[in-house]
Amino acid sequence: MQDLIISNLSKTYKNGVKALQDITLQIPIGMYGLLGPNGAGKSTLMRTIATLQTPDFGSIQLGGLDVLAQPNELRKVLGYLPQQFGVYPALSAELLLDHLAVLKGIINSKERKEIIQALLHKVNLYEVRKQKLGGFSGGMKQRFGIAQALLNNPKLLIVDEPTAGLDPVERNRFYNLLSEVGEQTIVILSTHIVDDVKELCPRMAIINKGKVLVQGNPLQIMENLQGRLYEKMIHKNELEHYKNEYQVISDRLYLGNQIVHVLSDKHPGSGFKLIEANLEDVYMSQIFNA
Ligand SMILES: Nc1ncnc2c1ncn2[C@@H]1O[C@H](COP(=O)(O)OP(=O)(O)OP(=O)(O)O)[C@@H](O)[C@H]1O
Repeated sequence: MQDLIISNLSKTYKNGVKALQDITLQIPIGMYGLLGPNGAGKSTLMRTIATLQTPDFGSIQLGGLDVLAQPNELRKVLGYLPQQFGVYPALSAELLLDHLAVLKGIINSKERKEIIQALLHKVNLYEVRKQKLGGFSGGMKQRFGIAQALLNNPKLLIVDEPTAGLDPVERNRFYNLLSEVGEQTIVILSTHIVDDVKELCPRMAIINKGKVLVQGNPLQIMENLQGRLYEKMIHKNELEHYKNEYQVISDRLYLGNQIVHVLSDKHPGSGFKLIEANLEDVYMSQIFNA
C-alpha cells in the first residue's frame, strides 16, 4: 500500500481563522503522531482527510486515489474515531456494531456476524458484548469506537485525541490496540500528550497555527536539540528575569522552586547543566519559536 500524501493543504474559515496553511505531509503505514496545542488545526486537518469538510486549496492522495475528488471511494477504506464519539446508551455493543455494519454496507448477515465477533475479541469487549453501552466506562467506549472504525477493515484509520479522560491502564490498553492496527494500516493519531507520540509513533509532525513546524522521526527530531539544552533550578521570583535574559523554552515548578530549560548555542553560565532533550523540549522549543 502506498503512503497518504497531503500537499499544500490550506483552509481559512469564514471568521478569518487560518486553520491550515500550506500543510504538506507524507504519511506511511504505521502510527503517525500529530502533535499540537489547542487550536493548532489538528481536527481541521483530520476532518479534511476524512472528507468531512473541504479545504480551500491543496490535494490529498492515498495510493492511486484522489481523496478530494473521490470522497466516496475514500470513505470505503477509512476508519474514523472523532473527538466526540457518541453512542446509543440503550443499545448493546453487539447490536450497535451490527447496525453500523449494515450502514457500512456489510449486508451478508453471516459475514457481518463473523466480523463483529472478531472485532469484539480484538478490542477486548467480547465478554460485555450484550451489555448496554450506557454502562460502559470511558475506556470501554473508546475501544468500542475503535471497533466501529475497523468494521470495514480500513487502510486509513484516523483517531482524534482518543485518550482524553482515560486512566493510565485504559490508555495503555487503547494504545496497544492502536499499535496492533498500525502494523498494517496508516494510523493518524492526534494528541497533545507528547509522551504518547514518543512511545508509539515512528513518525510525527508538530503543527501550530495551521502550519507544520517540524516532521520526522521523534528520535531524530530530538537529536537536533542535543548539546544546546540546559537546565537550572531557580527561585520562582527569578523566572521573569530568566525569561528576559535567556531563551527559556519551558519552566515547571519543582518542590517550590522553578526548573527552567534554556536553549543556547554556548554554555549560559553558572548553575546551568547540559541535559539531553526529550520530545517535550522539542515541542516546547517549536511552539516557542513559532
Ligand atoms: N467551524 C469553524 N469555524 C470557524 N473557526 C473554526 C471552526 N473550526 C475550528 N475553527 C478554528 O480553527 C482553528 C483550528 O481549530 P481545530 O479544531 O482544527 O484545532 P485543534 O488542533 O484540533 O484544537 P484542539 O486540540 O483544541 O481540538 C482554531 O482557531 C479554531 O477556533
